[in-house]
Amino acid sequence: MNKVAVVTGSGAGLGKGIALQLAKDGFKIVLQDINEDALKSTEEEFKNEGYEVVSVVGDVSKRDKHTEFVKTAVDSFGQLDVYVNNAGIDIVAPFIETTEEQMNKIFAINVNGVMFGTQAAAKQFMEQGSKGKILNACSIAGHESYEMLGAYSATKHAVKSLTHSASKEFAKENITVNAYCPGVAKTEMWDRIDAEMVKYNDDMEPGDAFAEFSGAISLGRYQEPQDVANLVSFLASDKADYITGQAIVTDGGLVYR
Ligand SMILES: NC(=O)c1ccc[n+]([C@@H]2O[C@H](COP(=O)([O-])OP(=O)(O)OC[C@H]3O[C@@H](n4cnc5c(N)ncnc54)[C@H](O)[C@@H]3O)[C@@H](O)[C@H]2O)c1
Ligand SMILES: CC(=O)[C@H](C)O
Repeated sequence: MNKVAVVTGSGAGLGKGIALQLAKDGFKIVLQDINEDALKSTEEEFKNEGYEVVSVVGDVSKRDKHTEFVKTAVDSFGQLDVYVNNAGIDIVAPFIETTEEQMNKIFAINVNGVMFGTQAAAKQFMEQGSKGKILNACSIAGHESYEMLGAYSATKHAVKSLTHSASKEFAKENITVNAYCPGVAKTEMWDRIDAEMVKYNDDMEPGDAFAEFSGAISLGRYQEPQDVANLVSFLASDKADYITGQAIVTDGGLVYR
């Protein structure tokens, strides 16, 4: 296979797992992250495994950066086939205390980042005259809205909406746009969410918030990055050619939609 994928926020966490699975599937990979140290060490790991990979540092909330990420793919590997808007951040705060700064920051990264990544990828697919796949990180919080995660949940609902609109506009170009909606995965994001939720609740010990959320999963275990990567791998493949505009939940049975 000679296909090329960009995965944003792939220095660590779910993005790294997704990039690794796509590399195993045969994609040439552009790793992307704001954290240069994590990015470089992940790039090295991939190269040691023999995967064809390059990396590019940047902030997904900046529109021009996505043009650069796409250009990196084209300059390095000749084309773009799949663009995964994975990077995202969390904010844990009571609704009444959530600040203007927090709202602007989380919307800039989680929502504007997806908008700009989708625009840059779609432009490239149209220039190539090829089909293309755009995959956006949504969440169970894009289907259900959580206490203490009001701002975050709103961003993930917005990602679902952007996925729907983009899929309708780009269908005639043979560009599909879908979202993957993870449940509760033990990445650094959940380490932070747990620590913050515990801070706001005197009755909670570290680990309690994560235990409470993951304890409700029907399949009886929390999510691994590989569980998310398996869904993204399918959505990035030709087998998903007839699927567009969907926000598909992978959560072990937690939010039933
Ligand atoms: N962990 C979960 O349980 C969970 C559940 C549902 C959805 N998600 C979503 O999946 C995605 C990945 O989550 P994760 O758990 O791996 O998070 P994480 O915080 O563990 O990792 C996110 C990665 O994105 C990078 N990043 C952050 N801001 C960035 C920016 N502005 N530009 C570029 N890179 C940036 C970070 O440096 C980090 O490497 C996010 O969009 C998140 O909202 C996660
Ligand atoms: C972090 C996330 O999206 C869910 C709530 O686990």
